[in-house]
Amino acid sequence: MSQNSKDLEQLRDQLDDINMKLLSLLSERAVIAQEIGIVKQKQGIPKYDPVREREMLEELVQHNEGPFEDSTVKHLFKQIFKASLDLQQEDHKKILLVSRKKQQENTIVHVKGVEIGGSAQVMIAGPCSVESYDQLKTVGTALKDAGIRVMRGGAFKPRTSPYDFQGLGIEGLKLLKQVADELDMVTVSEIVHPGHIELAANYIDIIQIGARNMQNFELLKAAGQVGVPIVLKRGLSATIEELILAAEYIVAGGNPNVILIERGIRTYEKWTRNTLDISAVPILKQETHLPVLVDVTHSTGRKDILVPCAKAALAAGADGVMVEVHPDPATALSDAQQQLNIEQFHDFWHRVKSSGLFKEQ
Ligand SMILES: O=C(O)C(=O)C[C@]1(C(=O)O)C=C[C@@H](O)C=C1
Repeated sequence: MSQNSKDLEQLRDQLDDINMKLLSLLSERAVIAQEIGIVKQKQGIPKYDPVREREMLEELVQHNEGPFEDSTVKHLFKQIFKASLDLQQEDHKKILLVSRKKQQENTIVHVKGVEIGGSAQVMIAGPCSVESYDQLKTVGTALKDAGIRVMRGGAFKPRTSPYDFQGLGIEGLKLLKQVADELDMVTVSEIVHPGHIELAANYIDIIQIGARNMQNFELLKAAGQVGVPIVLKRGLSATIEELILAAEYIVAGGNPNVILIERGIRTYEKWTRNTLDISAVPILKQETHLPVLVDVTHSTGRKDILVPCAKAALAAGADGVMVEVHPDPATALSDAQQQLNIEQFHDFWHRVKSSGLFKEQ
């Protein structure tokens, strides 16, 4: 072995030693940063502290004797601060009740013999709005005959325009209960006011918190205190993290039965009403233990692509699909354009089932 390569080896050995020392010091530092993170969490202080970071950088630069440039020292330590911050936030994420890290196994919501989030998938169908007993009974009977037990129907309708049909309110919930009792079905309906949550639990089996109310924190807190499952729709412009944190409000409030729904987000695309974010499905399944559904009607706003979108949702791991069905969509008081009539629904349901992607109860 030449003298040169011997030197190289020795020098590399020295670096290996230093690497180990640096690693040990970095790990020691990381543990302290984690402890700081816990203290900050308890005191409600933001994790990121740019002032503290600047002070540390100034001190380091003052003591820098080279050969690294000040800018290089700053850059290296900024990376360390960033990694520490990530660790603090990661620790916080770990303690989310809805997180997969907190609970490995899937949450399965049981309602009147229907399982949501279990080994089978669920189809939820029904009109956008509850309009009359006859309308509900007609749809309910068709769904029941098709083997579907979960029916949706809006009674409180948060509409963009104050002049649009606002729903039948409590009267609509009563109609849902009447038809559900007659047909032995499970009902889903949206509630928009925290004061209505408890009352709604007397009439419907699953309370929906709609996209426009996903971050209505008082509503989420009220939903946490009721013994009825909640389906929580992703907000129009909500990130996946915001949806997860909204669900956390409900679970932290004491209600573990939360179902998430991807219903499309607002983008620049105009050929669909919203953009179906199919990637949200596997991400939500990975990050949380909650059931995840896809509302194909609201995400697309068009009837001609419901089958491929439902298939995509199921293939991506969704626990079910939600779709709007009305006996006579042309006369519907809301969403007339996008609801399927019963014949179209049968065709949709047949094509989804025969794709082999839908695992039945
Ligand atoms: O000193 C703190 O407050 C910390 O949270 C520790 C620490 C660091 O790693 O030094 C991490 C993140 C903050 O932005 C500032 C500093």
